[in-house]
Amino acid sequence: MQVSVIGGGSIGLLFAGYIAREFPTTLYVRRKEQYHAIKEGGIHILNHSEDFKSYPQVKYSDEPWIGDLIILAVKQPEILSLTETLNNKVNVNQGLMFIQNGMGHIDILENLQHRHIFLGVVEHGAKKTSDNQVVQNGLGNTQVAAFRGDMKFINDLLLLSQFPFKIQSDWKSMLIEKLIVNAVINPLTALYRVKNGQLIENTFYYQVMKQVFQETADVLCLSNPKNNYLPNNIAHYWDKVMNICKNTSDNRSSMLQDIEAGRITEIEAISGYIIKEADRIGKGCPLTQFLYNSILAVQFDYLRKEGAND
Ligand SMILES: NC(=O)C1=CN([C@@H]2O[C@H](COP(=O)(O)OP(=O)(O)OC[C@H]3O[C@@H](n4cnc5c(N)ncnc54)[C@H](OP(=O)(O)O)[C@@H]3O)[C@@H](O)[C@H]2O)C=CC1
Ligand SMILES: CC(C)(CO)C(=O)C(=O)O
Repeated sequence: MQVSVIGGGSIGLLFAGYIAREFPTTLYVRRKEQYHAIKEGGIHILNHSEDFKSYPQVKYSDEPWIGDLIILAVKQPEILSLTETLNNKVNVNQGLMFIQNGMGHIDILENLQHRHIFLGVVEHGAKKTSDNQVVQNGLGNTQVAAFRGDMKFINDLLLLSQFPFKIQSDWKSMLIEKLIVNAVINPLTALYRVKNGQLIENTFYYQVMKQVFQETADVLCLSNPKNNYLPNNIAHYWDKVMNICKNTSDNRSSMLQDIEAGRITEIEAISGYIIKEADRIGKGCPLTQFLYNSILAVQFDYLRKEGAND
């Protein structure tokens, strides 16, 4: 299997670095400095038990996207502008995999012509520390489900024992399970500027975390047997939040990394989705609304400063 990864951020470097150890892999980047850093030094991955270099091919993202499977590792706001590029640039028989947090990318999938589209949920914690180095702060799995097409298409990925992919049968349940994790962990860590594990270690953060979880679970009607999510059991989702928080305790969430780097966050695809869902069913969600406005306020300040400096 030949794999291409689009975007050399924290997750793109992690995926390209691991997959290139087993399969021919190409990483597509858009900056000259990053292109040269990877071409000359490969990708350096560090975690608690390993420290290795990996050498995928590197290309500029305006070159043709080759490979059996294209993994889109850009952020959700960029995904929205990629529909046309994907339809023009990627053959309908090449597979696509989207690994974004939240639900913001789902709407564009119906407009794609590709026969094999997969959704991934990344449970690793990763932080890019230079253009060709990434620190893996949490070891997890990548859950993957078919949005359209045949799961057999990505069978080879299941052979990656050091970087596990786990097959799920229902993409919506899978994304909802991750959505609740991100709706709780990401805005809280970004606002308090703490690592994921601190939400559990500090009893006051823990209380807040539990309240945000309860509100989110209520909006998503997670305990309602009439919805199609599996399983309809609140404790299952709380355990999931706790486990990911523990497994990635040393990680700064992707939203905290965005806030610290002055980038647009994925708040719209995460808390924004919960707010829209609450509106749709006529429920309030004041805590999520507070977190949403707070993250937008911080983001607004640095984007305005950046605009003034241009
Ligand atoms: N980090 C984490 O721990 C986790 C992240 N995720 C999800 O993974 C996704 C990626 O997150 P993350 O890796 O942290 O994000 P980053 O911001 O670290 O990386 C995004 C990368 O995309 C690149 N990019 C943007 N547009 C293009 C383009 N047109 N062509 C080529 N490259 C492009 C950026 O390049 P440039 O550097 O040049 O700006 C950047 O390197 C997100 O949707 C997030 O929700 C999920 C779980 C954990
Ligand atoms: C898994 C987790 C919570 C890791 O930090 C994540 O999805 C993120 O940071 O966006």
